Amino acid sequence: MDLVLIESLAVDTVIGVYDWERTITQRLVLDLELATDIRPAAEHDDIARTLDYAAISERTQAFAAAHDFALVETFAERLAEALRGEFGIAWLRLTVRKPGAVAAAAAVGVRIERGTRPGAV
Ligand SMILES: Nc1nc2c(c(=O)[nH]1)N=C([C@H](O)[C@@H](O)CO)CN2
Repeated sequence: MDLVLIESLAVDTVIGVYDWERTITQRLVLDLELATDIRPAAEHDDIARTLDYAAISERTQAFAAAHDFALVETFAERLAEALRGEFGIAWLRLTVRKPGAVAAAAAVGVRIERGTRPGAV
């Protein structure tokens, strides 16, 4: 299985369960692993035959700016659903980190996998 990668993508959004968090924008840091077969794109040297990491990054930042969830779980689930639908992604792994949310931790967050891994039985 081939992967297109987006690592440490910074996005700004309203996120959090506490009252003070509903009035500010905070940064989340995302890692995405997106399953695709890269061979057609490589064979034809054609961006149209692969997952465009620039377009997906831009869409992810726009999604973050447009939403104000309480939980990082909801952010992850809804973003995964949107990206899979819009870009036809068969399988993805998404890590959402919220740096600074727990002072003693470098970051906290969630990791989800959605869809069917190509080649899985
Ligand atoms: N599993 C989760 N735990 C917590 C979340 C969350 O989104 N998922 N959020 C918070 C607060 O918003 C926290 O990030 C504020 O510092 C607490 N726990």
